[in-house]
Amino acid sequence: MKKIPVKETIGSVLCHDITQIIPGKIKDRAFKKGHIIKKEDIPLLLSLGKDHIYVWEKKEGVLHENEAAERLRKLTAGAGITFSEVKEGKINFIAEYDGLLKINKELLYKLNSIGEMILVTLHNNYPVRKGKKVAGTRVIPLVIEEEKIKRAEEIIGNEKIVQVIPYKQMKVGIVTTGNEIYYGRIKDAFGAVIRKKMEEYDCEVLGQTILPDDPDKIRNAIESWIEKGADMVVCTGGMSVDPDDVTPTAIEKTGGEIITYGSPILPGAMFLLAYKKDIPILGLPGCVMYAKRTVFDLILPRLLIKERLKASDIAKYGHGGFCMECEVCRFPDCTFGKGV
Ligand SMILES: Nc1nc2c(c(=O)[nH]1)N[C@H]1C(S)=C(S)[C@@H](COP(=O)(O)OP(=O)(O)OC[C@H]3O[C@@H](n4cnc5c(N)ncnc54)[C@H](O)[C@@H]3O)O[C@H]1N2
Ligand code: MOO
Repeated sequence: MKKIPVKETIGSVLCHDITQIIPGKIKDRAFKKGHIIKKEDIPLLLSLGKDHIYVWEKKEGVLHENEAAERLRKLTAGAGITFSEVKEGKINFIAEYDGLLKINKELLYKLNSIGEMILVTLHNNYPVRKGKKVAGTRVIPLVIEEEKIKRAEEIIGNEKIVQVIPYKQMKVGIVTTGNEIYYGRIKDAFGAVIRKKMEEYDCEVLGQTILPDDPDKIRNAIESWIEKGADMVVCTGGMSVDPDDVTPTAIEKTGGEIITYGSPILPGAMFLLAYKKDIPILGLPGCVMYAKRTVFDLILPRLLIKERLKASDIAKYGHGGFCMECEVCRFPDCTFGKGV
């Protein structure tokens, strides 16, 4: 690459794109990398403030920004990602389908510590829709030593940093508990909320059992949904500390492995997660019925990609697990649950 006065560039090959910006009107590429400069281009180049131009001299061991960006794309993007065209050393990563965004945060940090190249992402565990821009990579200088890209390739190896995992369309059984609902003192309001949230993910609700606060009946109902083919059982009510709150006891009685009772998420403190073999059994606290977004919205997409959650996965939610309760909810485009 060498710098020459614009008037002497006729016939030379541009080594980078040149952008024209007219505030409020245009931000676009006026000249493309690789363009051979013609006499009639000179006035526009001068009007864009280019008195001198870098023209391309290909050198061994040095990569143009676009070539380097392509290498980074191949290195870091995993399943479920499509791409924008490479432009000015930059490529956007776009979700190919609805799914859960997974970011390898450790490798992301290592890559960005090398210098002269960046990969920037949305948060790990972001539920994304098809077409959502999820990340961007860019090479900072116009040309970069190939050695730096090779270093990135060594560090990352065959791991990927950004991927979108598709949801499994699960069958769900609901067990709603509470004497007040069972005996018709009040009308059930929980079932409709769960159905709506399951619909967001194209899951099928097999049915809903409404029961009094009786641990044996609740346990039987959970087991019965599993026998009928449920991939997940969702229990509502009786999750707190009153004498009539027996749902956690009932879930324990199924012999399932209790991962957590309690979560550092507000709303959602009284949440319970257990697994019977690989079938998640959830105990949802009352807040899921009335709050716009809760623990359920954070955990459900992870269960729908068949992630086996551990107590430590839940414990990490403390950082960022505090809902701002905005008047107009924009979840998932907010900070709720993004600290993990
Ligand atoms: N001493 C403490 N009390 C409570 C705590 C606590 O930590 N210490 N946590 C609070 C939190 S946080 C929540 S959330 C609730 C959890 O409530 P439960 O899941 O046990 O819900 P219930 O007690 O069964 O009911 C609460 C409320 O909601 C009505 N309800 C329940 N299910 C339905 C339904 N299917 N349809 C309509 N309405 C329903 C119920 O009648 C009650 O009014 O605990 C706090 N307490
Ligand atoms: O579990 Mo409560 O739901 O924190 O609101």
